Amino acid sequence: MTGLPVADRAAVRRAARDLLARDRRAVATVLVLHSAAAVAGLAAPWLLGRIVDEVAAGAGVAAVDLLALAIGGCVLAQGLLARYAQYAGHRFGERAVARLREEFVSRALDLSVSVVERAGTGELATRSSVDVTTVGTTVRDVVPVIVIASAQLTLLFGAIFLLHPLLGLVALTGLPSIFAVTRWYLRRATPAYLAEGAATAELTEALTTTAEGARTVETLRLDADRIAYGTQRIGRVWTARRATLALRSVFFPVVEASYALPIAAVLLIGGFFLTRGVVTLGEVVAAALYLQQAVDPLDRLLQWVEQAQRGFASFARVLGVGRQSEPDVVPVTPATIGIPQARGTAATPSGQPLVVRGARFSYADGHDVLHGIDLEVRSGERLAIVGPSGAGKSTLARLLAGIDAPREGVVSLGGRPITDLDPAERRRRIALVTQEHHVFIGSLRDNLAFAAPGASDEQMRSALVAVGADWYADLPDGLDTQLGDGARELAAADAQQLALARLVLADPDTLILDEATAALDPTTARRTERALAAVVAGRTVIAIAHRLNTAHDADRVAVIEDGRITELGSHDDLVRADGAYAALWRSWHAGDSDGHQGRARTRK
Ligand SMILES: Nc1ncnc2c1ncn2[C@@H]1O[C@H](COP(=O)(O)OP(=O)(O)OP(=O)(O)O)[C@@H](O)[C@H]1O
Repeated sequence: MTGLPVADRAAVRRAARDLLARDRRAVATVLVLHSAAAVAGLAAPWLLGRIVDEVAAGAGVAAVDLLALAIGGCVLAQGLLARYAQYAGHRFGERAVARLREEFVSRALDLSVSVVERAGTGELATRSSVDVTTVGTTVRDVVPVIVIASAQLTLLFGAIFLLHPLLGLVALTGLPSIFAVTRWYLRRATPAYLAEGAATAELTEALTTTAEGARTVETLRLDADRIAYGTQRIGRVWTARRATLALRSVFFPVVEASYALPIAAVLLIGGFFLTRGVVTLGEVVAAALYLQQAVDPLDRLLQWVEQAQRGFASFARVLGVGRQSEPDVVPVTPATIGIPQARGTAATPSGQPLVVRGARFSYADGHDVLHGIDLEVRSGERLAIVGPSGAGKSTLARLLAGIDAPREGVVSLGGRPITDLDPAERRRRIALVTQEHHVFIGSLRDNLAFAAPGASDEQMRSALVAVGADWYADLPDGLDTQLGDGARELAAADAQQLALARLVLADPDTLILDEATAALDPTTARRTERALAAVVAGRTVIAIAHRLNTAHDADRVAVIEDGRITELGSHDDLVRADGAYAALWRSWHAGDSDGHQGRARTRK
């Protein structure tokens, strides 16, 4: 299984910039409001410093009252500005998250089936749930906190420099140790906390299984074993927790000391400058208060920086979806293997043959399951593919539909390799119908509209009639009937017919039916096949047939055995040739006349 790709750091940075650029006004508003709030916050310590200086200079109560009133005004302004800044920040965050989710869904829907299969649905599910949520939390909650805290810190330290550059330099003494210890901690924290989580999960699992299997433990006298097992797990948790505790016991004391250090330094060195008349008492007091104020944003910044790192990693995984949406295209051109090349890049006109030349294919395990298939399906032809189970029929169907690309050789439509066709165009031209169908939660109309968004109710009804979906007549609300979990659930056969009706609406040139009617009981299947036969007139149809009547009605039959086409011709020719197909036919026919339809695919 190959996981989905992950975007590199440059791509994540670009996407983050793009996210901000698309809502420039909102971002500017948030920044301006937060900066204004931070500036209002700066005024209070400065005014307090002024009070100290005024009192030292012998100023009266009136002057102090005025300054105190100004402090009150600033605190009020800061509160109001911060409130609106947060409101604007969250609105921006919600919009950005909504946009991210929409884009993620559209990229995920564009993924080709083979990419999702290779990656595993769990991988996509994790990215669409855990990762998208982590990015959402980061954008909505963490980024604003980091932006605000950074702005506040810049302004606070800037203000100390403005008070006096020497005080500014002294104020910076705590930063190097904070920076160094944070780097040290972050590098070790993620793996350590992951290990702690895993060890705790193992311990929980050990304890619950022992409790659940208490009777078995007692009967088999496994007490000592289980106790030893549990003790070993407790030992692992203990070791893991000691490791995280060791990290915290370095990180927090260093950070706490780094907060106190510059305040002490400003008071000490500021006091020295004061005695030399370089700074005033008010300036020293204001600088110390600014540093005290800086503790809160610094704390928030450190607290969220780890979450921001996690958000960055999740963003890379979210952006990775869709970076490799198509099957690997094999570097073989039709010209190199003698297929006439279509001119230009215009859509391939219908009526063109679907040609397979020298196709070899292997799944992830590396051994070939198709060994050089050559096949030309003429436009409008009905070709049946039969063969024993595991012979490679479904694999060939996937190649013909362009879901997978051959490892060697080429599959082309009208002279163009189908993996070169635009995916949407390819899906419109060639449809693969398998036994797996999904009924989406929604109305019957919604379920049909996926295939043809512009289809009228009348067209939808005729599509249902065409595939023999008699159950439609019993639906209480017709096309508005709600389907899916919790509403009306369709039986497997009905869901199959719904899928066929979608196909009628999608109107592709070429239909590849991979045991499409297999889930239907024989009577329904025959009825559906008849209905389908009427619908498919004029189209190229490739049917993987396990009921040999499909092969009997086809123009030609291809027999696949062990990844090779061993017979190809009309039903009559192949029966006359008395080979593998003739044997299958005789055996199936005998089964059919007994009233038990044989399944050609199961006979080797
Ligand atoms: N996803 C997969 N990964 C690895 N091997 C696979 C995969 N799908 C099919 N195969 C193998 O490829 C070979 C051809 O399988 P395929 O499903 O194409 O045969 P089939 O003729 O359609 O069989 P059936 O009639 O039972 O569906 C088999 O050996 C099968 O085990």
